[in-house]
Amino acid sequence: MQHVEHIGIAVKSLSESNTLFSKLLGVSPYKQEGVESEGVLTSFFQTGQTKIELLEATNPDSPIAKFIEKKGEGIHHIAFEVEDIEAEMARLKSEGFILLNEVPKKGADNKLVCFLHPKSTNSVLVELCQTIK
Ligand SMILES: CC[C@@H](C(=O)O)C(=O)SCCNC(=O)CCNC(=O)[C@H](O)C(C)(C)COP(=O)(O)OP(=O)(O)OC[C@H]1O[C@@H](n2cnc3c(N)ncnc32)[C@H](O)[C@@H]1OP(=O)(O)O
Ligand SMILES: [Co+2]
Repeated sequence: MQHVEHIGIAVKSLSESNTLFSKLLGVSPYKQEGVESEGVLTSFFQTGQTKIELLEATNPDSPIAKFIEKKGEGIHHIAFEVEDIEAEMARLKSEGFILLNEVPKKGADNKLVCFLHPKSTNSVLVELCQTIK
């Protein structure tokens, strides 16, 4: 695994949180993107090598809607950049981690992604992401 690529934060209102995080970080989001398959609308802030990904649910079945209902707004996942996502998925599976998708899927911001179940990672939802070249 390489660096922390982004930290995902579940928010109720993307527009309100965009304003808050723009003040906090001193930069504006560089992009906003919907990912229909995940039921989310995202915005991204660059902070050094790492990004902050704000996530608003776009439907009640979205993982973000369920998370906010149970735990409220806050840190939802940590994403690590990987060079070869399929090799990393195979390595982690062989180490006993539970993959939430067996095939890499298209994420936001030009990435292929895979999630690990929080019950296998000390209750932290982990995302692997590989830049699509
Ligand atoms: C924009 C695309 C992409 C990117 O490119 O960056 C994204 O980041 S998309 C982000 C949203 N997508 C996902 O989160 C996909 C992966 N998540 C899932 O598959 C599910 O959310 C889940 C983790 C399997 C949980 O789903 P489910 O079992 O249906 O929900 P429950 O509410 O019943 O939770 C079960 C259990 O898991 C705990 N949980 C849920 N979410 C998290 C979390 N983010 N961090 C830590 N723990 C989490 C939840 O509290 C339950 O625990 P117990 O109560 O102890 O059973
Ligand atoms: Co993410």
